[in-house]
Amino acid sequence: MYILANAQMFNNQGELVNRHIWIEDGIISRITDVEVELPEQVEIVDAAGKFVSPGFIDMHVHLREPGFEHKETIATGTRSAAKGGFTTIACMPNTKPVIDTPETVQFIHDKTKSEGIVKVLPYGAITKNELGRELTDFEGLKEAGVIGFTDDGVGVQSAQMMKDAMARAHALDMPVIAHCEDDTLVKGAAVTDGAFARKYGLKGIPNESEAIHVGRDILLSEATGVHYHVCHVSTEQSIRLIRQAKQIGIRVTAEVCPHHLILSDEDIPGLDANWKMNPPLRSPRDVEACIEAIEDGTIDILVTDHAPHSAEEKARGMELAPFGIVGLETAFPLMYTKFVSTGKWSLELLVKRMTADPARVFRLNTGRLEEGAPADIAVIDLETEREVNPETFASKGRNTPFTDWKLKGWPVMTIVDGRIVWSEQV
Ligand SMILES: NC(=O)N[C@@H](CC(=O)O)C(=O)O
Ligand SMILES: [Zn+2]
Ligand SMILES: [Zn+2]
Repeated sequence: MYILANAQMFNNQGELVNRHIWIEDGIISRITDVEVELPEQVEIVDAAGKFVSPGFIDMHVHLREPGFEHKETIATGTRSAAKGGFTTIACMPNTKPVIDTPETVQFIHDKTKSEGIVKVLPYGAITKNELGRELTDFEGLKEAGVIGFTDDGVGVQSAQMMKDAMARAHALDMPVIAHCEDDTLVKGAAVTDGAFARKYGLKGIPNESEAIHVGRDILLSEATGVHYHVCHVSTEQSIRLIRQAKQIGIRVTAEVCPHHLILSDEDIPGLDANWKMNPPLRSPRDVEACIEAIEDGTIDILVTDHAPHSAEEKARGMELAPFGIVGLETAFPLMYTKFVSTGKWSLELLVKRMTADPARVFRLNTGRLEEGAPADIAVIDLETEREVNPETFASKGRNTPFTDWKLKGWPVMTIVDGRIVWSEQV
């Protein structure tokens, strides 16, 4: 048992208050006023001057294990998460083998137990090997402990396949999580159809390639009743469809990444693959629509889509390099610096979209600082400004467009089930 003392935290009324947080057997056992004198025997971890948040939750992470250990492992990916203040992450099944059998789910659980330092929730694939041909064993995967079904990395091209998947997921009371991309509209493009593509004479991925799937899947969700969650939303058209679907009571939720809220294709400095991800950076208009959507709750949660690749792979150039950027270690500082310290958002809104909202959407028993809740906690220094230096990342991935950005809001300590799994000093 110990006390995280003098924590600046939000109470249930949304006010920033100073409290002592008592942690016992992995649980927040008491939250007391700082006026109350501390007992002498008990260990004190002083959080004075720091903001204390529920540990962040990232529902979209690529841990790359099994099969792509040169990009990331459960050991390095969970350390990267802890360094970013994340205490729970959900991992995508586009590994080798794909997470499409109970055995591979068990492998993730075992590895997390032996080498991981934060909570890892695996998704199972919708189709075998993510090939879009045959559904996986949803019952078996659920039994093994997946939290939902997704073929992230590729879109499910067949509407019938998606409808069957949704019907089966619904029968099991499980969500379907979709990477929305129509392959007949994107073939071979690396960037969005827009200013950057025109300047460099590149083919472009049009907004419709995402929004067509969003529209289709909303209709299929309405028909089947399933909880449908849209991955990494990037276009104003998708947002329009999601907003309308929510208004008429269809069970749709959605996520957005920091890079789609902060960067547009006009910011891409040149043919540098650290600016290449899927979906691609869109127009400033799309960025504005994404910002508005997460402000008004049309988009429910913030995720990183942490997608590490090796330097060698990223050096192949804009057209040949794989899609994806890392995100776990910069997400909160980026969002805090760009949206909260500028006065555009309240700190409460940002924290909610990274904690209570993902917990609500995916029914997780975490994401809140309350007596009786698991002690999953992030301690944050909101004052110190530091530059992003990929060489210091715990992730194996260095692929970020945010190198040298000056940011505030760096995590200094991360606690999972009461255990201090990472702190700046160690
Ligand atoms: N987002 C990406 O650019 N890449 C992801 C795949 C995905 O999330 O669709 C990856 O696995 O590398
Ligand atoms: Zn995806
Ligand atoms: Zn992804």
